[in-house]
Amino acid sequence: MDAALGPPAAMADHGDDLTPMMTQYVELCERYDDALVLFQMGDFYEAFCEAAEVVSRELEVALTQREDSTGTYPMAGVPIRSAASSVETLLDAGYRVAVAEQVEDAEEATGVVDRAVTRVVTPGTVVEDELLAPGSANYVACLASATGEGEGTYAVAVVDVSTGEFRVTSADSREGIRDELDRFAPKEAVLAPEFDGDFDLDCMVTPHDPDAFEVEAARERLESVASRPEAVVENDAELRAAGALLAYAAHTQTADGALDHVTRLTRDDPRDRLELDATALRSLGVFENPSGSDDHTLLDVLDETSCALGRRTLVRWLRRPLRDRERIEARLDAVAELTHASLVREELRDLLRDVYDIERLVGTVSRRRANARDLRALKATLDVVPKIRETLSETDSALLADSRADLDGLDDVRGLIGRAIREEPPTEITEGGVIARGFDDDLDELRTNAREGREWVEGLEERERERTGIDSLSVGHNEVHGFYIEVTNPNLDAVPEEYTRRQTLKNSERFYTPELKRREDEILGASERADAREHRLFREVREEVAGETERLQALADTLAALDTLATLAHVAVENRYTRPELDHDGVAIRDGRHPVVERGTEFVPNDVDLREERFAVITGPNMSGKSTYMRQVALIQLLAQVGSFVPASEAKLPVVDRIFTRIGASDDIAGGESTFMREMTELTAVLHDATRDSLVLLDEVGRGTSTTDGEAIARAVTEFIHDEVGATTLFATHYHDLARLGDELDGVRTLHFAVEGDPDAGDGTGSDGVTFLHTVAEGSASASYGIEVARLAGVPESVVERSRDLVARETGSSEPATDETDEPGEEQRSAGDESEAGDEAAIPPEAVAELRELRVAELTPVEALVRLDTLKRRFDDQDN
Ligand SMILES: Nc1ncnc2c1ncn2[C@@H]1O[C@H](COP(=O)(O)OP(=O)(O)OP(=O)(O)O)[C@@H](O)[C@H]1O
Repeated sequence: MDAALGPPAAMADHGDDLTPMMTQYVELCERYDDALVLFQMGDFYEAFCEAAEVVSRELEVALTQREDSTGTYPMAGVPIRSAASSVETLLDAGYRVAVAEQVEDAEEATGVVDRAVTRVVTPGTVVEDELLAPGSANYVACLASATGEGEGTYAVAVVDVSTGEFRVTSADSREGIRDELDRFAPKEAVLAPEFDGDFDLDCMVTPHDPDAFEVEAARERLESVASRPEAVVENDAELRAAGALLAYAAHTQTADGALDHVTRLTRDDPRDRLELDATALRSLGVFENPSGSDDHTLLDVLDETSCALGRRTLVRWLRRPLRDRERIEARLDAVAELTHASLVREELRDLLRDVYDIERLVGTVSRRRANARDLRALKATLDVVPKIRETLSETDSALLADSRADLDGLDDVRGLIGRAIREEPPTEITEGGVIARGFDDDLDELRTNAREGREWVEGLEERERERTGIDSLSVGHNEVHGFYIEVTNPNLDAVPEEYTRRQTLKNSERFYTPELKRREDEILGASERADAREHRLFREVREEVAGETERLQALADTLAALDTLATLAHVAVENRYTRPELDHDGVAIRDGRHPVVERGTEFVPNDVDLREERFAVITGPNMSGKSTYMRQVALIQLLAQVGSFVPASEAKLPVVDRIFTRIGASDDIAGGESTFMREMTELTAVLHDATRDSLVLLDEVGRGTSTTDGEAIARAVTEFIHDEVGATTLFATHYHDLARLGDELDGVRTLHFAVEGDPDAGDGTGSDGVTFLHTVAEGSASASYGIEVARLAGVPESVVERSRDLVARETGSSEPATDETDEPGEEQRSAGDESEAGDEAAIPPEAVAELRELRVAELTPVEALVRLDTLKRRFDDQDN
């Protein structure tokens, strides 16, 4: 265990001899032994011993010492006002942080001030706005399995403590639940004891009290969100995961009412949605592109949301596209209506820009951390609601009409905040200036008294000058002595009797009068009481708002859905998307485009028709557009099931149950057994789980092994999917033999990517005739395009010719490298025509030897390219 966590040995050794304050520290370290304890001392958070070393190192603050009767301890601290960024740094460094605050007024305390941990900040339970990304959910997840008869069932629950979103779902295998978990991309995960930490996760893994996973304890815990937890969850695994997670959330949020906004547990039924595992999400570039960044992604293209609520919902919809056609059509109807009603759409989007993140605001209110500005922000959002309702008044589609009917503007709450809170209040809620005039008579009276008192004092100087005849008499105020009347020394004779001396200065004396004193006390008392009363009134208002949490959450849901629908409509109009038809048995897309690649390129649209033949083998040279084509089919299908329009001029689609992708291995040229093993494991999952209703994308399956094996595997996979599974499948391959399957199997068609021009026209000057058209066409591509690509990449002409020669020898034939199909009877090119091979003398002898030994048939295309590249380097080196 990290020595910075738990009670420091150096202190614990002193047992009862420790000072009371250090005893408190050690006890808190003991209780929160998985977190680094930050211990409030006045205006600082301090850490001691090993924890101090961590704080000093990570936060770059001085390591000092604290000395007491028992010894000298290393100490390091950070000012409370910069705590948020310090906590963030510690979280980034992999620590959880327990914030121990003084929970008693230092002046009122007898003995040592009482301290308690008010928050345990962990990556998955952060609630501070500064530490949260605005439009993204921040989940902590919990994994558990079923006990007893449900064995073999696994569940994952997630909660976003900042918004109160709380979900649970299950799967019937470890892999399945792993996929679920990856889909949520949690920042932190709590594992049930039975996993014994053996899930290899990307996020922080937190051990948690095994008792919380007991079925009974979990059920009791869930009663705060569901009166009969069993009615919401499907099995014990879900009960344990959700219950233990709520217990963990409570462990981190110790303030009263801190979880009041976690009001409901939503169960996601896996059968309700289109399944997309993490591999599919990644290879399709939904949330992150292959290089791991979040630009050039589908989300990036779609995210034209107006508010954070909408963005989070858009992400949720993309993560969980629907399978229920009625629900999809309902979304599509709404999007369609908004694409036509451009005024309504733009007005709606405009209004939604004024909507604050009320989901998080509700969380802040229920943690009793909301200040007056937060409440005003809430009111600003509520002010927009009637306008949104008005904007939607003419809409017909069911979702929009229902949203309009559901929109509860919480007029009571809005009225209350409007009456109670000033328009531009300060952030501090204890120092007055928060409650509006007219809201509370007592407060107004106190304020009037204070004001009158101040006015009386303001007029005092004038009155006293007149009364005493001392023109230089002045009235002032200072922190120490309060109000005073100042008279310069030459005028002291004229000072009236009732003046009492308060202070003597070099050239003057300061006095007060009984009336001035009385007024002063009155002003002070009234202001203090007014501030205190304001604070109390504010808390009452906040309490009242907190009581409306569920209505506010319902409003947030409706606004979020409206924003997402308006966004999808906006994106559809901007990018010329069309409404997909989802009542078909197979996929037929006209002029389909890749929503991300089409940005910033002259994109060539392509058709796809997989109705008669549901399996397409796609050939074509590298870089011709095979992967893009396959991905665009999957993305169009995904978008359709999200309820979005799609980039095509027409899309007739089925509703699919799952999208499988095995793409992208081309970036991984490491080869070797482990890659091949992984490829085969993934393939097993596809063959095992795919159904007739699935969409399967396979890219160069089998390439991790020798050509013979690879080709055999690819063929067997094709036959299996074709004969047994019947899934709609796109299979990109370099194995030309596979293309022949199109003739052998009824349900397989062969497509290829065309290349324009005659590669033989290349004269080595760089003006080769080959251009990628990115157009898909019937039939298979010529096998020698790989070599043409090598030529385009700059491999010397002589090597290119030699490669062509070798291919011809290996295959026993030589094909012209044109984009014609492999029709029999094509003119054969004479093999080994050395006269075109250029200056053979320029080839280093060892390269010739290497070429002669090359067993082309046993190389994968990428390996062949790598070998060509090595050869090219030899030439370059020789030339230099
Ligand atoms: N329809 C298209 N219109 C315009 N550009 C396209 C199109 N399809 C693909 N491209 C561009 O061509 C490049 C290569 O595409 P892609 O990666 O799909 O080829 P590939 O045949 O799968 O190649 P490899 O076999 O090497 O994986 C991409 O960078 C893309 O920008």
